[in-house]
Amino acid sequence: MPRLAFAQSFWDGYDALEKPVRAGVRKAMAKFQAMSAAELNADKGLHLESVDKARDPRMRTIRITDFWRGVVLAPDDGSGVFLLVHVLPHDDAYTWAAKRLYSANSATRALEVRNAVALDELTPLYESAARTADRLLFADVSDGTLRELGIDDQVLRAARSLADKAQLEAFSTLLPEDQLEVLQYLAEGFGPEEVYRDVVAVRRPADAPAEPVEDLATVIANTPARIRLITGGHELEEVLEKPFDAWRVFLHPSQRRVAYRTSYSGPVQVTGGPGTGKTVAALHRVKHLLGGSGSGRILLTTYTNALAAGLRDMLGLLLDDEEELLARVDVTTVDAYANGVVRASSAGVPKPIGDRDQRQLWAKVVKQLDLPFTDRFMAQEYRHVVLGQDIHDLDAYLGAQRRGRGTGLGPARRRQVWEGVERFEKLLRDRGETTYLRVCARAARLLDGEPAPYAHVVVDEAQDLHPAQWRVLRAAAQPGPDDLFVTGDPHQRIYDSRVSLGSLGIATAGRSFRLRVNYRSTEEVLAWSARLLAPVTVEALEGEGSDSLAGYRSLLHGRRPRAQGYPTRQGETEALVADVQALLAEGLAPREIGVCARFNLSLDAAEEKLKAAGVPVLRVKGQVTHGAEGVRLATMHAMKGLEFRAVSVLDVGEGTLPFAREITPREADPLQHDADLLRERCLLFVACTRAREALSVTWHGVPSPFLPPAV
Ligand SMILES: Nc1ncnc2c1ncn2[C@@H]1O[C@H](COP(=O)(O)OP(=O)(O)OP(=O)(O)O)[C@@H](O)[C@H]1O
Repeated sequence: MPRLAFAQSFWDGYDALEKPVRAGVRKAMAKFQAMSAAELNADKGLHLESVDKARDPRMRTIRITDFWRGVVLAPDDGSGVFLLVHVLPHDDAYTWAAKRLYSANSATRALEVRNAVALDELTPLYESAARTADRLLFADVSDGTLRELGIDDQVLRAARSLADKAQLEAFSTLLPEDQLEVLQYLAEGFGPEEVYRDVVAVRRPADAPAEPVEDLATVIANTPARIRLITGGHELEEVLEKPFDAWRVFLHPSQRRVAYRTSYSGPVQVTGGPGTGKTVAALHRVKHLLGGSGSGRILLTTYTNALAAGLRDMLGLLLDDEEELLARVDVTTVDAYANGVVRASSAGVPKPIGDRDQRQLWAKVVKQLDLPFTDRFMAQEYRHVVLGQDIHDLDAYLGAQRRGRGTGLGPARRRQVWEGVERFEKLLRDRGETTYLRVCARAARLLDGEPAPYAHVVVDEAQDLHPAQWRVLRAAAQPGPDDLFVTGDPHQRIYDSRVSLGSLGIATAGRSFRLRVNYRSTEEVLAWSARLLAPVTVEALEGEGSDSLAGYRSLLHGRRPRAQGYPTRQGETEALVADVQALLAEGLAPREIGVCARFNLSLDAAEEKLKAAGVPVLRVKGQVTHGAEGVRLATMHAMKGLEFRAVSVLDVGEGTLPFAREITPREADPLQHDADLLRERCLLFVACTRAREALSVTWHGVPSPFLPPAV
């Protein structure tokens, strides 16, 4: 019997097909599982036929319904695997199929597809323009190097005609996938060795023979990033019945490499810009660890409750809700986990209070002791120095290095601070209260020296964790192979945390990986959002050196983001309503639209106006209600973990971003001042990068200084 495989290009459109068409796909595919190749060729209902003037002689189409046809790549080498690549309306299917050519990449050995006809037509036009160009995009890379990276004749000729990155983008939908990625890396300035390591080696099978093998079955097996091979009888039903989530099946090779490496000798760090699939990689790592020989428990953790709830849902999907596996994983926030540890050890546990209550308490301390510091200064000193370094007594504080703090403190001043710290802690005790970071510090002490409860700890959104939280995680994981797997993006640091992972016993040197392909947003959304961070340098996740978004890109394209100011809030809100109505008229569902602002207050006016216009709305506070209809309204902080086809960011004016009250005055502490500004800037970056296709940024009055100059 022939075997069956599905290409990602098929899945991309499958969920959008109407029910009878999907039923037609299932019926046709079942025949591929039940009949021999000869029977398939003879079957009247299937109508398997070749395509006139096809570039690829293996192209066939099949009947799905009267109007729809499937495009199938049929083996001509006896390898017996049929690959369904598309389902399209009748005429489109023939046109699409006639132009496409499938081939095996000589370096990665994976199956790729190109629009061979369009390449042949376009290349000569670019070649004639290239003759007068000052510089060509790949002038510094020899033909030999390009060939070693898998570039073949037709692509080489096209590549040699390109003058800049914009032209490469224009070719992007025509070029074979792996070869395109090689060219994009080179165009970003990566050297051939790096490109070989990050694009070729991650795809090339370890046991690839020196000479490429061309049979379709082998090449398909070499392409797990884009092709799903059906192995069992029931698998077909299963994959076609359920809604398809590409992230569960088609990992980018760089995601697969980090998630499915058999074992790491110690902690692993995975970084990457927004939407590069870090969360997806973390979830697959959990799946991999569950599939190993050990039976140890796993802690999957993140920063907020809403994010943890999202992780729990996704893990259920990835593990097909298999109770036995899910029972081995605890999914929770670090704070909730730490609270549980403390509760388990003693009956009377103080109640953690939030930031605002802490600030009020600090104000009281400053007043009671008549300290020469502000409540903000005291709160920050306590957070970054005392709790950051886990300091318990005056002597330790007197000798502490106050890294990241911008004001020097002599011994006399330190004594005053310490007096304040003791008073703050006494007030907390008297009130039966504590703070989450203190709970974490206590949990870490309780765990220390005990056998670690988890074999593996997987951490998402790591950029926002405080050292006290890291100490809990370090103590919760049994030190050794595969103890910690950490994903995060320092460009999205929106809570005031600074860490040096190495100093906390989490050394990731030699086990650091980077993801660069964005799966969420269009290149237009990314490029616009990345400009928000262009003026600043961001400290690396592990706390050593800086990080950058070099090579960060998207394969998707769409409209350019819109940035627009209005004279009044009313004008801005009216424009938002018109925008949302236009998006709904385009066919977006209300829940596919997100509206966000720095403050809830700014969202109130929007909510009122949208409701008045008859648009359903839903305020997001903490967890998201699945299925409920309504345009989502959320603060920028609550946007983390969400994504929408269209995002409107409101009220990005001078007075709101940065929010003056959250910024330490420069004269009080220049370093903290810069850190506060960076955090607010990153918050805007996070909000904008939740948009998949459409982004609109608006303000009334004077625009925020964070907006790029051309706006
Ligand atoms: N291999 C993949 N195939 C298809 N979709 C993917 C893949 N990896 C990730 N995605 C999708 O891309 C989007 C972003 O993924 P994810 O949330 O894992 O990224 P992230 O790097 O954690 O993002 P952020 O840092 O912005 O929170 C999600 O919609 C996810 O389903």
